[in-house]
Amino acid sequence: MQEIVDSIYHEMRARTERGKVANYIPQLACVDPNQFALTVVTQDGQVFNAGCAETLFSIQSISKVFTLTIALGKMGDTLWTRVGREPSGDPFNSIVQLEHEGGIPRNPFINAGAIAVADAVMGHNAPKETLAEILHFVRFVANDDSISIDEKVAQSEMKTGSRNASLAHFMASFKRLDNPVDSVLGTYFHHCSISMSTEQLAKAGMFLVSNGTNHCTGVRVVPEHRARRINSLMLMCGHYDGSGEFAYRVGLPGKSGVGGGILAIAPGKASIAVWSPGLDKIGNSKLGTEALEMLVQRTGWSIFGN
Ligand SMILES: NC(=O)CC[C@H](N)C(=O)O
Repeated sequence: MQEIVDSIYHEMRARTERGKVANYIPQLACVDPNQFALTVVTQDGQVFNAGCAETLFSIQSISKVFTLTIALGKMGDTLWTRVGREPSGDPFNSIVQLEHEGGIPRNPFINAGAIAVADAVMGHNAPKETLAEILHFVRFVANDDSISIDEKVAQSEMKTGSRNASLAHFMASFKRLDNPVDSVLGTYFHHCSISMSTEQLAKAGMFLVSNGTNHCTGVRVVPEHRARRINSLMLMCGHYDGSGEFAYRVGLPGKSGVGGGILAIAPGKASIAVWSPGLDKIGNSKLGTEALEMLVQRTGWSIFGN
């Protein structure tokens, strides 16, 4: 496995076409696009790293996997009265479907859906308490208490977040949010601003590899059926309007973020985190996707076979 991971790293280092870093969040625009990291944690807990696997980056929308897990833990299937579970086929920050569909976002991974999930996680708590809860959960699943929120990124998102504010106000106009728009947005921007390394992120995904139990720690995080369902949502919706392409090329449940990270789950095999800040047109990591495509070709890990 180390050989495979190293060879992918060397191929990726040589690439000159690396995509474009997200520039609509100024703090992300300053990230050096030449960085690359890949971590594979196999089901038995062995860790294989290549590149800057300890460098922290903004996990952005990958955090939506964790907030979804928390929301399902709190309210179970009632969550699905607030948000759907269908791929949207539209960009991650799109507002078009919201009007036709009465303010109920298509799925928990597009921005509108994640804002609805943040509201659900809040219950009647303040953003501060909610963020403490989210951070506690992420630290628990990654088994790492050093994980934290990058306040500079959060402030940067807040200042330039008019589109997300529009989505939240639009949902509020349909009475779909329980909490004040500003509190929900503050919570959303901050959970997107969690910083992690690929090693921390791959470890955090371990509970989705083994039917809800993290084999690194031996702790059950969610019941079996929930892990299966979260994986299916990641497969169908985790890359927005690029989810079909990702399923075709990689064939694993995966969640991307505009920071250039991707968490991919090979059920029963491994949790994989990759980071390369340059994005494709849809907003998914360009080299991250290529690296995962190579990894499944060399391991046969696609859920659809070789
Ligand atoms: N795709 C993403 O990672 C988007 C998350 C980002 N925080 C936003 O709201 O725009």
